[in-house]
Amino acid sequence: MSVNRETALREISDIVLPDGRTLEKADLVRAFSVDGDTVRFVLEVADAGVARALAPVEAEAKRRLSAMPGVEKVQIVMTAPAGKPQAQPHGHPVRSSGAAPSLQIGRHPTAQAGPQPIPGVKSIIAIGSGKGGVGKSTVTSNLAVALARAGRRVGLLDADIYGPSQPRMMGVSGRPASPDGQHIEPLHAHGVTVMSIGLMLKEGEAVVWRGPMLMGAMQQMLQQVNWGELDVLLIDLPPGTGDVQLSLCQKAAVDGAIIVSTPQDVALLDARRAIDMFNKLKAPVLGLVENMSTYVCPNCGHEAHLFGHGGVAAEARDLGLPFLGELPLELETRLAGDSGRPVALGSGVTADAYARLAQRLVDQGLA
Ligand SMILES: Nc1ncnc2c1ncn2[C@@H]1O[C@H](COP(=O)(O)OP(=O)(O)OP(=O)(O)O)[C@@H](O)[C@H]1O
Repeated sequence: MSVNRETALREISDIVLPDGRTLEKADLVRAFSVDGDTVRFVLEVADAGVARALAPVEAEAKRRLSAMPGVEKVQIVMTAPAGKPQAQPHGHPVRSSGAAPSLQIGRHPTAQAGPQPIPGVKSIIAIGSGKGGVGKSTVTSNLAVALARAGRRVGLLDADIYGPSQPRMMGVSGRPASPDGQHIEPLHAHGVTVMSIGLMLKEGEAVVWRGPMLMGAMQQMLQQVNWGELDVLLIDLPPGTGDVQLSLCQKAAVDGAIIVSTPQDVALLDARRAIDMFNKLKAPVLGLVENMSTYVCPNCGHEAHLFGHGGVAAEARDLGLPFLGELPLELETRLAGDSGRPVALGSGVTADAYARLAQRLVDQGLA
């Protein structure tokens, strides 16, 4: 049986460097992988001098990993990063000053011992769905705005790598600055601190990352964005049960997940899978939201249920989860989303529904 990647990573995390920091603290391990009986990783060092000084660390890592059951081969490569970082007097690499801000999103993840809180962020809530197009991003942007209106300090991370829609829905554009090449300055709209992976990509650029690159990108969005002091960070996930969800729950201490679904059977079936995934990842499911539940004809007032009605409430009952509320299907919500001014900024039935949802999270101490 092959060794578990996290266990192997933990095994070397407390090796002490010549400067007194641990390997984990120094954040030098890149592309750590377990492939059958082989463990591989890169030790990223500043220059040849540092590489020589770290030879005993490399040897100790090799010794510890080789001693683990299931490990036959250990391959460690030392590399210096591109961009010629200079050594500070105490030996830590720094970026050369005056260099253009060039933080690239998408890289291999760095070593990390389990899910971490984000400094300054009190609560992290993921918004997920099983099926695409059910309104998860719409609910996230409106909930963010409703929470901000309730006086909370709110962040919104658009982690929908395959279809980032928050820049449009929140009305933000432009590439966020990274003055030090290490951290990203998020944008601000409607009282919400916003960051989207879409803002870091060139327009029309498709993301073709696989697991490790996605994990690295998620880690960067969580830890290298200057989120500041927040009561809650909402994370808009891609639909489904894939690498981004897995990365998020492995990298960040998620306080809870909200599942958005339409009442349609097929959407509910996928929602069940999403709930099962969050259960397996040990992220508490806070409840279900029914989106697109009723449609009231603006001309005659007739109420129709295009995707069915009440299915999500029934599903929540069956699963013993809270039903957090229902949101109508209406033109105003779509137009507001397209114009970058979420409908929850205004007044009316839908804005009230979002205000209630926001208040519920506040009352539960989650936002
Ligand atoms: N309650 C609603 N009433 C009217 N239109 C809505 C409603 N909810 C969402 N929409 C519209 O449906 C479309 C899909 O919504 P959205 O992008 O929020 O879904 P999603 O689940 O995040 O999709 P994706 O799978 O792309 O992540 C958008 O055009 C949005 O404006």
